[in-house]
Amino acid sequence: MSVEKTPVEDLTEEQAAAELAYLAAEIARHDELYHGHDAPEISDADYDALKRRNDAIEKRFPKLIRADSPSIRVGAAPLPTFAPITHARPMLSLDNTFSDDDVRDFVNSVYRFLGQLPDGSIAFTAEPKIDGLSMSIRYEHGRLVNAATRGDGTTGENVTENIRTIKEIPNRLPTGVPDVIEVRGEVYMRKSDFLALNAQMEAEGKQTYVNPRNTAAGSLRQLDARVTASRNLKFFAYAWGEMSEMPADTQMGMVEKFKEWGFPVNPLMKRLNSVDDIIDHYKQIGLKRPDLDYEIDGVVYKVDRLDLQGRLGFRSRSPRWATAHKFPAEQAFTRVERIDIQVGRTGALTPVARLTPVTVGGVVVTNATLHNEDYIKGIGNSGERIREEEHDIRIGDTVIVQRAGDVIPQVLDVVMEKRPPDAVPYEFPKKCPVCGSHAVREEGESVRRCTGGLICSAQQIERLRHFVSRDAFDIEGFGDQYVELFFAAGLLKTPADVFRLHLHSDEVKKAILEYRELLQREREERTGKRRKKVSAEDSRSFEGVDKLFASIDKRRHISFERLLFGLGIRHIGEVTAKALARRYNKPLDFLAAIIAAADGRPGSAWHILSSVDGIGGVTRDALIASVGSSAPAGFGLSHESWLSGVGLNKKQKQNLLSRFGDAEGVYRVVLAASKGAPNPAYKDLANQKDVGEVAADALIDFVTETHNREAVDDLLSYLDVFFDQPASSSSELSGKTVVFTGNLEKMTRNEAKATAERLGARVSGSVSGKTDLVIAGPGAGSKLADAQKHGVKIITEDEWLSLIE
Ligand SMILES: NC(=O)c1ccc[n+]([C@@H]2O[C@H](COP(=O)([O-])OP(=O)(O)OC[C@H]3O[C@@H](n4cnc5c(N)ncnc54)[C@H](O)[C@@H]3O)[C@@H](O)[C@H]2O)c1
Ligand SMILES: [Zn+2]
Repeated sequence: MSVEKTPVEDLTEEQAAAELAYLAAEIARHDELYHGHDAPEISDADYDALKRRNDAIEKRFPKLIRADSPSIRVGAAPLPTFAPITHARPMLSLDNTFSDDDVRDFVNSVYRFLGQLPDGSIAFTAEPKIDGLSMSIRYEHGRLVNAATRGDGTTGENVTENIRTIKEIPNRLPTGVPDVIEVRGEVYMRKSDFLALNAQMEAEGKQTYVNPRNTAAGSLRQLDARVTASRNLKFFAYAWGEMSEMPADTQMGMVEKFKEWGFPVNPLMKRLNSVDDIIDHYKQIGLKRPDLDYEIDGVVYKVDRLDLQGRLGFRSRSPRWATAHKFPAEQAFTRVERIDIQVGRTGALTPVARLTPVTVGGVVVTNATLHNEDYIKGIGNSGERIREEEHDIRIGDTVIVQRAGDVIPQVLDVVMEKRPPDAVPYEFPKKCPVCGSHAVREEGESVRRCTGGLICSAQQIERLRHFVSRDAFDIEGFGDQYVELFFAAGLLKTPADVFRLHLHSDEVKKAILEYRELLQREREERTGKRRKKVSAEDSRSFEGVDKLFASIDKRRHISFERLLFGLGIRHIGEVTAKALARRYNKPLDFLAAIIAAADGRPGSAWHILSSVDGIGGVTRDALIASVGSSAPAGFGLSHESWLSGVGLNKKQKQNLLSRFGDAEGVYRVVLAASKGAPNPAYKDLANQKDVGEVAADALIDFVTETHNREAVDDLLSYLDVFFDQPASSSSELSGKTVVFTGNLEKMTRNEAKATAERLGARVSGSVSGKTDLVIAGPGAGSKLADAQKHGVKIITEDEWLSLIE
C-alpha cells in the first residue's frame, strides 16, 4: 500500500537524515529476510521503490550518505550455519534501469566515461536476468573444489556439497581449462519443477512454496545435501571470479568458453550495438518470458570488450559497465469467484478474494488479499480514492491482479466492461463469520473487528495467553506452550476452563506426554540419535502438573483490576482497568454502569458535530440545547437566524457552514446529534480519568455481546474477586513517592509496586528531589547514588516489609 511521502525536493536536511536512517535500517531488514532467510515480507517492486527513494535522497543530500547506506552494500551477511568462504574477487550486484530513457542514459554514460562520442561503436551483450541465486564455483586443475553463495559480496556461504548434487554443474572439466577458474552464474528452479513440487506438497497436506526463486535458494541452503539433490536445481553460467588465465577477451567469448567446458549457458544472449536494438531485444525477451521454463526479472546489459570493462571499473556495489533492465511487475486478468472473510488472532476481519486460478510469472495465483472493507470500495487508508469511482470489487468481476515479486498478489483494478449485469456491491459482514458475534469498526479505523474475543476460536489462543500472563492473572508455570497444547487437546477454550483443568488431570498429563514425545521425535530426526522413551510412569515428568494446578488455584482470589485487564477487552489496558477498579467497588455496580451507558452511547451525528474544528464540548452542547428549545422551521424562524442566535464566533460559524453546506444543513446535523447525544451514564463512564470514549465504547461492545457475558459469568463462578480498598489516607505511605531499586529478594517488582500503591504511595522509576523513599536491594546502582545526592531516605527490603505490615 502506498503512503503519501514528502517529495524529495521538499525535504529539509533534518527530515532527509531521519529518513535515510530509517531506510538504511528498513532495507537492511528486508535484505536479511530476502537473502538470509529466503522469506521476503514485501514485493520486489516495493523493495525497489525503497531503494530508489534512498538513492534520490542521497543524490540531493550527498553529505548525508551513511556508512551503512544500502547504496554501498550488497546482499546480506552469510548465515553462520554454513562455513564462510571469502571470495577471491568480490561478487557484486547490478545497477537497475527501469525505462528506455534509463537505458539510453546508461549507454551514453559508458561513452562519456571512456571519453568517446556515442557513435554506436561499443558493443553490449544483452541476456536474461535469471531470478535465482548467484553462485561462485571454483575449480583447480579441472576439479570442483568449492562453491559459495554471494553473501554480502565479500564473504559467502560454503555450499560445496549441495552444489555437487546439481547434475548440470560439471565436477570435472575437460583438459585445456586454465589451472584456476571461478565460474559464476545463477542457480534456479524450473517453473515446471516448482509447480510439481507444490502439487506434491499439497497432496501431502504440507505448506506450499511461494515462488521458484525462494524455493531454489531454500533448497540449496540445506544442511542436508540430500534435500538439495531431490530438488532438481539448474544452473546458467554468465560471469567469473578469479581466472589464472583469460581464455577470451569479450563477455560473449567468455560465455562461449563456459559452454565449451560443459556449463549450461543461456541461449537468449545477444551482442548488440545500438540502443534501439538493445531495447528491441529487451522487448523480444519480454514477449518470450511467459513461455520460458525459468523466471527472469529483466535483461542484463554488459559492455562486451573486457578491456573496456576494466577501464570502466566499479562503483561500491556494482560495475559501471553493466546494468539490469527490469521488467515491470507482472499482471494478469482473472475473475473474483468469492470473497471470504478471515478472522485474525486479534479479531480483525480480513476479506480475501478467491480467484479463478491464473498463472502470473510462473506462479499460480488463487487468492488475493483485499485488506479491508474500504479497499473493496476503492478507498485507501487516508480516505483517498485508490481506484476510479464505481471500480469497487464485486463477486463475479474480472480484475487485474499483480504479483509484484513474491508476496501475496494484489487486485489492482476492475475491468468494468466485463462486470456481469447482476453484480452487486459487496456487503461487508457485520458479524464475525467464525463465532457470530457482532463485528464493529471504530471511529477512524479501517478494520472491522469481532467483539467475541473470549469465545471466538480465531482469537481464543491469543486471549488465553493474555489471560494467564504476568500482568493479568499471573499464573506461574502456565507458558504459551501449555496454552497451545491444552487448546489443541480441547481442554481449554475460555478463561473459565483454566479453573476446570484440574478436573481433567489425566487428559492434561496425556497431552503433555504426547507433546514431549513429539519434541523428542523431532530432536531425533534432527540429530539422528535415539533416546530412551519418556514413560508415563516417570513421575518426575508430572511434578510440574500438580504445581501448575496449585498456582491456578492460588489465583482464584483475584483483584477486580487484574480480572478486567485479563479479559483482554480492546483498549482496556492496565491503567484503564485500574481506574475502573478504583471507581466501582462491586461487580454489579460496574455492570450496571456499563449497561446504562450503552443506552446513551452517542450516535455518529454527535461524533461528526464534535469533530468540527473549533467546536468544543461547550459550544456543541449549546447548539444541541438550542434545537431542543426552539424549533426553527415550523415556527417561522429561519435556519439562518437560528444559527446566528446560538452565539457562535465567526470562525465557528464558518467552519460549520463549510462542513455542512448551509444553515439548514447545520441544523439537520445538530438535530440528529441531539437525538444521539450521550446520556449522563455514558458521560460518567467516558469522562473518568484514564478511561475516555474509546475505552467506554469497547467496554460496551464487550458487555453487550451475550456470549462474552456468559463466558464471564462462567469464570466468575470460580473466582473470589476483591476490590482494592481505596488508598487509606491514614497510611504512613499515603501520597508519598517511592522508588524500588536493586534486586528484591522477598517479593517481585510487581508485588512490591502493587502493595505500595495499595497503601496510597506513588511508585516512580527514577529518583528526583520529589522522591520520599528509596527501597534498595543488593546490586542497586545509580538510583542509590541519586538518592544519596538528593538526601532521600533509603531503606532495605526488610525495613520496607516491616513498614508495610
Ligand atoms: N522483496 C524483498 O524484500 C527484497 C529484498 C532484497 C532484495 N530483493 C530483490 O532482489 C534484487 C536485488 O538484489 P541484488 O542486490 O541481488 O540485485 P539484482 O538481483 O538486481 O542484480 C544482481 C544479481 O543479478 C543476478 N543475475 C541474474 N542473471 C544475471 C546475468 N545474466 N548477469 C549478471 N547477473 C545476473 C546475479 O545473481 C546478481 O548478483 C532485486 O530484484 C530486489 O527487488 C527483494
Ligand atoms: Zn469471532
